[in-house]
Amino acid sequence: MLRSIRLLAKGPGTSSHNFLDRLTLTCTGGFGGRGSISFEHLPRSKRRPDGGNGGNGGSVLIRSSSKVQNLQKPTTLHLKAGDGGMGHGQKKHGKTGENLVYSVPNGIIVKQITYPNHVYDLETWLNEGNDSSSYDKKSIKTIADLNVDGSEILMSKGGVGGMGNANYISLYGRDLAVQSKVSEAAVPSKDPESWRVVLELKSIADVGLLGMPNAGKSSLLSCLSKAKPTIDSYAFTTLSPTVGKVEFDDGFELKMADVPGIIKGASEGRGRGLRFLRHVERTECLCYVVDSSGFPEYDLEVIFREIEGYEGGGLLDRGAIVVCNKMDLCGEEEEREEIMEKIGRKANELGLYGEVVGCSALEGEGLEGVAEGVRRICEESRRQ
Ligand SMILES: Nc1nc2c(ncn2[C@@H]2O[C@H](COP(=O)(O)OP(=O)(O)OP(=O)(O)O)[C@@H](O)[C@H]2O)c(=O)[nH]1
Repeated sequence: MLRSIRLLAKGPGTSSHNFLDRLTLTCTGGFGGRGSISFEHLPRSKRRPDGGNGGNGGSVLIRSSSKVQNLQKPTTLHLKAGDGGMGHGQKKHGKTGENLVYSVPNGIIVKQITYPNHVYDLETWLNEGNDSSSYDKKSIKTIADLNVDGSEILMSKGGVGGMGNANYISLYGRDLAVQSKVSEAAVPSKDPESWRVVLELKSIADVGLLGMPNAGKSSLLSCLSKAKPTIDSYAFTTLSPTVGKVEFDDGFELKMADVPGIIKGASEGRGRGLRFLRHVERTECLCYVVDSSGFPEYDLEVIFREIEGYEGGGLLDRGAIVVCNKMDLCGEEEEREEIMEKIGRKANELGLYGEVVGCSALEGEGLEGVAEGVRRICEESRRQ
């Protein structure tokens, strides 16, 4: 039995301006410290070099955590780890620079920009609403998918500290070591790495709600939860994806993602485009929500065709369920059944062989059927 739906990450109600699901950053490791050129305070004939090594620079790491709900813009878009300290006489080594760990929510894809001169082109490309995966493949490569809590990637390694002259004794023998007052070896031997990276959030959810604007997707997700996302009678109320947690009495849980409404031509960038569909790419079940009081068969076909065209049909490999919402506006029992049958026929014609369930998110009717339906699909997918 369905217990409740809890909102995990909230998108609706925030404007698309402050919802962040993509971020471009520069990550630079810290510089290594200089090694020390120093000699023991003894008479010339006895003294030996005693300069300590410079410390290595810290590294920049990107780590995913379930405690982080949304991608946060850091105070600076250039993340720089700490520099290593200088070496000193008496064989004192410089301190190692501090690592900088940037925490991100689970589900972040890390892409490295390999051709730095293309960066500005790429940024213009992204700002125009395009997806980085459709950008020149040679210039950007996916290097990590941080989808497990605590997974991390070493993004930019720190530089290596210079060698102190105490090392020269073993390298050159004491006599030569004493003579070398200034040496190149004291200079840090390796520069820190610096990379431009694109972080893209691909939400982690089991079920994705898809539908035309105003079909009632947000209502469906919110009517059983205490959270109150923005729901209104105008199209495109949802500006950014939302993930809610559906909990059942026996402890079973599902994460459900609501993405902004899709319209005909979305794959050509109309409406809010298909950019947000990457948030349902990890799902096991797609839930097509249609407004039964409008033109549900037409709507279903439009959504299906747009999904079919997304990433070469990659979203069609999972279970699906069709939810006929707004049943309260569809007259008596007999008329409702007729509508459901028509939608069922349409779904079959399109090759959507999953269940068709009716509900009214507004009146709270049939929601259990929706939850149980998506649960069956997810359980089946996990058994395979
Ligand atoms: N009568 C009726 N109205 C509903 C039902 N579900 C949602 N609505 C109304 O339909 C309108 C749109 O609902 P939303 O939940 O915002 O729809 P959406 O699909 O999330 O819309 P977008 O954010 O534009 O994608 C709101 O005015 C809701 O109150 C329902 O079952 N019956």
